Order: sequence, then C-alpha cells, then structure tokens
Amino acid sequence: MTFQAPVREAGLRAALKAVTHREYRQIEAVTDLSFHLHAGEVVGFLGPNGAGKTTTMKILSGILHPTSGDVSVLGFTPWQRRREYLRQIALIRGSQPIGGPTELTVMDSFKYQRVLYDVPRTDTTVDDLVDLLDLGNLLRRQIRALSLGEKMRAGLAMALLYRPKVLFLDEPTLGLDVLAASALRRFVAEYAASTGATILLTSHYMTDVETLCERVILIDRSRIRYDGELAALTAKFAENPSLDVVMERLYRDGIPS
Ligand SMILES: Nc1ncnc2c1ncn2[C@@H]1O[C@H](COP(=O)(O)OP(=O)(O)OP(=O)(O)O)[C@@H](O)[C@H]1O
Repeated sequence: MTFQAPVREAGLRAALKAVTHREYRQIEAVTDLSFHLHAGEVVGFLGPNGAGKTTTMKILSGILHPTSGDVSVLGFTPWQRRREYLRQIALIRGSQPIGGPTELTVMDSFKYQRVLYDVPRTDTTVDDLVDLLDLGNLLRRQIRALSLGEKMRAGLAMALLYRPKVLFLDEPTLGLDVLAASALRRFVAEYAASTGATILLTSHYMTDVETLCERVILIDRSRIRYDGELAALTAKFAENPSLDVVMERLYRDGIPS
C-alpha cells in the first residue's frame, strides 16, 4: 500500500505556495506482507509505531483499497465492500471506538446498528452484551458525553451485536484503566471461545498479547519479521525476560536467529 502524501516546507510562504502548487511524496506503508490466518485463531499483529499495522487492518476491513496485492477474507475481497462480507467482520479501533452520529444515545445507536445489519428484534445478543459489558447505566446517555472507556464498551457492543466471525482489533485497550483493560481482555477471550471468531489484534500493551494470543506476526518497516508461536519467540531469549523487554529488543535490534 503506497500513500501519496502532500509535503511542504515550514512557514507561511511555503503554505501559500502549496495552495497553487502541491508536492507529493510516496509513502510505502505496507510492502510484501503475506500471511494466512486459520479460522478461530487469535493472532497478535505487532510492530513499532508506523510499521503498517493500522493500514493493514484498514485494508482487511475494506476501508482502504491497496495499490497492489491480493487479499481474501472469508472468500471475499475486502475493498469490494460486499454486504455479505461487512456483515461478518468488524474493525474496532481504540483510537476511535465508536463510529456514527455521536448525538445519539447508546440505546438509539444499538437500534440504528440493528437496522443497518438486519439483526432481528427477537435476537437477544444486544441484551447479553449490555449485561456482559455492564452497559445498563449508559443506555440513555449520548455517545459524545461518554468517557473513553465507556465509549470502548459501547463501541464493542455495537460492533459485536451482529456477531461478526472475524474481528480486527486495533489497539482496543488504548487509554483504558487497568481494570477496564483486563475486563476487555476477558470479554474478548470469552467472545473468541464462545463464537469461534478469528481475531487479529494489534496492541502496544504486551499484557494484551500474552493474555490473548498464542501466535504473533511481527512486522517492521512494513515487512514481516516473525510469524509463529509467541512462546517460540520469547524462547529465543535465554534469560527469559518479560515480553515488554523482548519486544523492546526486537524492535531495536531485530529478530535473533
Ligand atoms: N493516509 C495516509 N497518508 C499518508 N501516509 C500514511 C497514511 N496512513 C498511514 N500513513 C503512513 O504509513 C505508515 C504506516 O502507518 P500505520 O498507521 O499503518 O502504522 P501502525 O503500525 O499502525 O503505527 P502505530 O503503532 O503508530 O499506530 C506510516 O509511515 C504512516 O505515516
């Protein structure tokens, strides 16, 4: 995936010049990335800032059309954005936990989502999610007035009320307090176990990865550096350091052979 990004020098003169004459630079966000996920796996998708994780997630969920390459998820090409595809997947981003109009109450957002995804009125998934995510007190509140953690819980319920088979979780615990983060991890683990969903998870919090993922795919500068068991990766370090330290070394020095 190559982006064409506008660039300009600093200063007012450069800003004025850019009005009539824009310069662009090619930015390779994802290159030569190839992997396969098995149904029901929860896989950590890791890499330093700017490695290309979010770009990949956006491609997989059909938001971005890559400049080259092939992708197949559940037999669909994501960027064709077929209805049958979008009904089976969800992208959940910690940096933007809820889409849609923020003036709506949480309850109205659920109703709206139900209509969008043809979830029958008789389906009790939303009631289950309200219980599991402790959303009872939030139902009559406007989305825009919720705290980040509350938005995340409501956003998760919105994304899961049509029971997607594939979840792309992009930094789902970003900004959550320790209790909220561990509740979210428990919830994701239970969702995966009870539905058999396939999950690709990015996170900079190694507790998320250790708790949820047996396999990790590590990318750096848009290329895959490791794809395999998390345990085998940490075993490369004889003194058995914490996963935070392992990742710090890998991001800095590369993968030991
Ligand atoms: N819309 C865009 N236009 C231009 N460049 C972009 C755009 N989106 C991403 N990039 C660039 O692509 C590269 C990969 O970005 P991406 O957001 O995928 O990284 P990431 O691995 O998710 O990083 P982080 O851990 O910081 O969230 C970065 O260099 C980024 O600046």
